[in-house]
Amino acid sequence: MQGICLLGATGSIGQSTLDIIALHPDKFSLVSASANESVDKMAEICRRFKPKRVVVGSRQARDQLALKCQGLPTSFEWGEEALDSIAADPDVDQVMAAIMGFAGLKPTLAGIRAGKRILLANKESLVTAGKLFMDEVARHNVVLLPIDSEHNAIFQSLPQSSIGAHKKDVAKIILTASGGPFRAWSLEDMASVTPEQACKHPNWSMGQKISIDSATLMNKGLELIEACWLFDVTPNEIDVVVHPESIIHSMVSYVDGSVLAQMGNPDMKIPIAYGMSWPDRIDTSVAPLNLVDISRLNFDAPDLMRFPNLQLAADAWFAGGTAMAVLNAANEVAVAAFLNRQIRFLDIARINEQVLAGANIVAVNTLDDVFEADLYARRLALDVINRGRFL
Ligand SMILES: NC(=O)C1=CN([C@@H]2O[C@H](COP(=O)(O)OP(=O)(O)OC[C@H]3O[C@@H](n4cnc5c(N)ncnc54)[C@H](OP(=O)(O)O)[C@@H]3O)[C@@H](O)[C@H]2O)C=CC1
Ligand SMILES: CC(=O)[C@@H](O)[C@H](O)COP(=O)(O)O
Ligand SMILES: [Mn+2]
Repeated sequence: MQGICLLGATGSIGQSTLDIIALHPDKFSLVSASANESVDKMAEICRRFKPKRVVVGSRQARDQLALKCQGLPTSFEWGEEALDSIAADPDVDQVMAAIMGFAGLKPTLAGIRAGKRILLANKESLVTAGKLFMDEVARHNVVLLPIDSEHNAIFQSLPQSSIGAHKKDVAKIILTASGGPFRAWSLEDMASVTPEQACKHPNWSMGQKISIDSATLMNKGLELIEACWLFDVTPNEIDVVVHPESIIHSMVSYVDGSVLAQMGNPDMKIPIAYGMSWPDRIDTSVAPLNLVDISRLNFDAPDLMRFPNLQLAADAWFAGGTAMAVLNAANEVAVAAFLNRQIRFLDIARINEQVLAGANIVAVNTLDDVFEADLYARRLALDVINRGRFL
């Protein structure tokens, strides 16, 4: 029996992870779980899975939750230290890192330092902390399994033990992108899209932030950097290919001309179950792929003119140091502002560009450098937004 700590239990990845736990009660048990403020959803999870410990974002949320869950065998805690503590709990074998955004970095590192198997959905933590994150994984000899569908596909298509290690017979990684809801839209039409339109991903059902990232192609930019850190490559060794059907989740091209791909219906239960059961495979209840029904798979080059975020991510990688943390922070602020209707859709990339161009980029020697860069870039992004400097 594998004990699971589910960070971000009330989110989209959280729900799919709970589905896999419920499908295999003989293999997995929910030891601990976290949410930020979704008290009602978390109360339902507690009633159904009876975890040992639950952490939420505030004292008030903790008190509300405890009241709703009287009589359950769960202890209710709140705050950052408690979050780190559930990831390191001795009853936990695997940590599903599924908090949204940079907030996921600290508890994921706590899980790594406690030697847990890390199931990494939270790409922002690896994008921002990069080498330091991978060094901690190596130092603690931790099994790190990518849950992001593309990286899970690449992992499945690479030779064994490829995390953090370059393989000499690999020619290219081919990272697929759906293109998002505005794949074929003109810049003029994209100028006035609403958050509701931007959150409507053509193939995947996901949280708001990653859905907006998919629509601006920032998600692919973050995934480009994520792949560089995971598989020890640079953006020059990765081709991004637009594949609107999201059936091929990514590919690896080998020096002999062979290309290996991982395919499946677009459902996160597949990579999640793969991570939880690796090196075995288990049932996910996802419908098998029917290629005759699908009939055609399409591929195209990304349009960097309409979707500049992808180029910004590559630029940040080559700039190195705190550039990736700066870009990520700017993007988190800009996406939140778009969701709050303070800025327009195309402003997201403009703000990201302004912040990256205007920020002082320094070397990353310690984690404090990453946290400082994050804070600094958030302030810069807010300043850019408040002064309308991106217009
Ligand atoms: N959804 C998907 O299919 C995929 C997601 N990912 C990645 O997985 C991560 C989660 O995505 P997704 O499930 O879509 O996101 P959701 O927005 O659906 O869920 C986010 C979860 O994180 C919690 N959370 C949000 N902010 C904070 C915070 N500041 N502190 C602590 N907890 C917080 C939320 O709690 P609350 O409900 O209380 O707000 C919720 O449990 C992201 O990094 C995303 O990029 C990667 C690949 C695919
Ligand atoms: C499910 C998943 O992994 C998402 O990151 C998904 O890939 C988003 O799709 P696009 O960013 O390709 O639109
Ligand atoms: Mn992805």
